[in-house]
Amino acid sequence: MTDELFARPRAHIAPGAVHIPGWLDLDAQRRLLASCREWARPPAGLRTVTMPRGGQMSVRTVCLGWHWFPYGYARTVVDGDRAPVKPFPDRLGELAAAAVAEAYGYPCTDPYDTALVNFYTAGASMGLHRDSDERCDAPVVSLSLGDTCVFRFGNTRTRTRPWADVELRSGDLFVFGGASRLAYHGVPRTLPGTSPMALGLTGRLNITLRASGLDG
Ligand SMILES: O=C(O)CCC(=O)C(=O)O
Ligand SMILES: [Fe+2]
Repeated sequence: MTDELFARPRAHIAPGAVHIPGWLDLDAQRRLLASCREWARPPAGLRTVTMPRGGQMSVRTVCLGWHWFPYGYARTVVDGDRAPVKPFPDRLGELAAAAVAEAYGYPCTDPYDTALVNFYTAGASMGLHRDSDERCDAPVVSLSLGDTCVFRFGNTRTRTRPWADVELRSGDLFVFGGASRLAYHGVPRTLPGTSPMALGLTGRLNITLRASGLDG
């Protein structure tokens, strides 16, 4: 747990959507951050995603296991330097399994095989969207490092209300599966300067772990 004055309780945000504050201790956060810095290096490193209509995402991204592009998965950076995507480390698969067990109280048997690492500098945001490019309904596991953000968790039908705004801080875990697997969600803003001093990260990193359901 991080050193909070008041412990933040775990919360069920919607059916199948669970927020577990302070799941990663500082050591685990540091190790993940060090790995993210390695993964961000070229080839197949951190990149800016261009959307089909030409707009650029303000968040920069690096993928492991499978390369996500709008809207699909590939084994190479088809919308970038065309390099093979970096492998998905076993350790992230173990982390995903532990996260699902923590959130739901039972294990998930689907093999996690892809990670999306999102890097938010001050002013970056992510619009409401659904994670719908996977062919597997295993829960999405989301880990946050650095600056706090407002994570907007909506409903499965529309991009409009009802939604819940949840503060995700460094070390927090958020899992969404079951009835919430295809809920709209996004990050309207981060709170620059809120990253824990001891972590040594300016900005916010989000690591999203998924089971793609794709072969080979
Ligand atoms: O940064 C976050 O917390 C959310 C990221 C996300 O929704 C995604 O990568 O699909
Ligand atoms: Fe998402």
